[in-house]
Amino acid sequence: MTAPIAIRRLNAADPDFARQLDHLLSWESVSDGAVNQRVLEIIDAVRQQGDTAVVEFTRRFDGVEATDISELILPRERLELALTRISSEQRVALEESAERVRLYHERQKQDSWTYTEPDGTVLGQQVTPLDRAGLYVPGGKAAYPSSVLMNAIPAKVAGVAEVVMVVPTPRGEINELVLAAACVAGVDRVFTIGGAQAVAALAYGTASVPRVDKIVGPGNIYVATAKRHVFGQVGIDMIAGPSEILVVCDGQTDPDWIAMDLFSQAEHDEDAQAILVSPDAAFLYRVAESIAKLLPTMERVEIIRTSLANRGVLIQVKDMSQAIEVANRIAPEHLELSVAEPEQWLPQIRHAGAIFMGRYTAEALGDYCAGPNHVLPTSGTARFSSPLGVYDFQKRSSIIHCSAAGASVLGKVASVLARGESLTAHARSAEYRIKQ
Ligand SMILES: NC(=O)c1ccc[n+]([C@@H]2O[C@H](COP(=O)([O-])OP(=O)(O)OC[C@H]3O[C@@H](n4cnc5c(N)ncnc54)[C@H](O)[C@@H]3O)[C@@H](O)[C@H]2O)c1
Ligand SMILES: N[C@H](CO)Cc1c[nH]c[nH+]1
Ligand SMILES: [Zn+2]
Repeated sequence: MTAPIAIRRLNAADPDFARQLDHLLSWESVSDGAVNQRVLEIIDAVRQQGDTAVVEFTRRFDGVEATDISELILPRERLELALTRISSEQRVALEESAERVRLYHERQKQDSWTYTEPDGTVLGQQVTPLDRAGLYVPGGKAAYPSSVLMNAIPAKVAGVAEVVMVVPTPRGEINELVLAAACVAGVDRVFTIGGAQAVAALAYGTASVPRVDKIVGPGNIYVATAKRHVFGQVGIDMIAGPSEILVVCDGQTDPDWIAMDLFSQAEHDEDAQAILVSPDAAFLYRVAESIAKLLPTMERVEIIRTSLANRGVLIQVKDMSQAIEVANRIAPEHLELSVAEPEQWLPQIRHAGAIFMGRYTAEALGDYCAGPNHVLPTSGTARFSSPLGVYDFQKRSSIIHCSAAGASVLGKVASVLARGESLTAHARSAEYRIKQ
């Protein structure tokens, strides 16, 4: 007999609604002093002792019996072997997902551009891929082959020359589907290491782990804290927190579908957040009943229960406009518009990592195979950031090619501004190019 589930209810008409909602949304990502201290110690040890520290932390935190870093390196041939070890059904699904993700991301590729001014001066931007990217694939509580595809494919589409993946293998248990996904996505090298030690190794390099230019991919609090600390030494994509889903429903979708959509993100993590917003009070009750009915049937029942009890909420609003207002305020990672005409509301959505339109578009389809990336901004950061994409693996250099006539015109402007800043060398350098 499993314990009943208590899921919070809020009403947007309540004068205290904003304060209660803010309290529920707050998630202190990397502010834990003890975690911070431990991560700093791990990073320092990896910088000082390189591979030796990486092996030691992998033994300690992942329970892997390795004595040398060579035991934690998987060559490309091992990835190819994994592809032969999975079922043909799994292989077909991986390949189909990879193809859809690739097609979607091809459209994000930015090209170099230039334009020529009347005096012959050429201005533009040269877009180049990163030389080497590091992919963090989480592996502590669950294995994520889909995250391998979502991280590696945009890097390859951008033209990154070398893609290095790290993934922890608790107790040395290798997940063949993860390695097969790495093979399909074109990952070049895999290290079976995780946590802050893997992030530090990628950021600073060791004798065996190559230093990368950017580290991407989600992870737990140790990974997120480490990424924050190494930022500047390397680029990072974002600090991803626990998964989130916000469903806005007009009350006409099957309540079992909505309950399962909420479970789909709650099952990731005890800290994951699942929220339902509806103007239909009776519907919120029906979903609560579905939750109670379906929860005992779930494999990850305890994780879902904890997530829903601590951070889940059913919110009653006055109408659909208010539902959209609440969604914008939350700026969720995933927003499901489970309503009759989602296009009608789309222009009003200002902040969301990904928007799932209509009753048939379960968020889970986006997690695995629709095409868009599943690495998305969390914890309200969709207010200012975007899904992981090809653009995260490309950078831009400005191009300036002055004609003699152009340099003469610009030289006069630069000279005046440089002398205004008392930077005489700048002024004289520009003035040399002025035609007398
Ligand atoms: N946003 C996304 O796209 C996305 C996708 C998949 C997973 N996720 C999230 O990523 C997270 C994955 O977390 P996870 O724990 O399963 O895997 P993880 O790989 O992020 O973390 C495992 C590592 O944490 C380190 N660690 C664990 N306990 C430690 C301790 N006490 N001290 C020092 N280091 C320690 C270990 O080195 C271990 O290798 C979850 O929160 C999940 O929701 C997000
Ligand atoms: N929903 C996760 C991102 O928040 C991604 C994922 C991977 N596997 C299943 N789901
Ligand atoms: Zn998911």
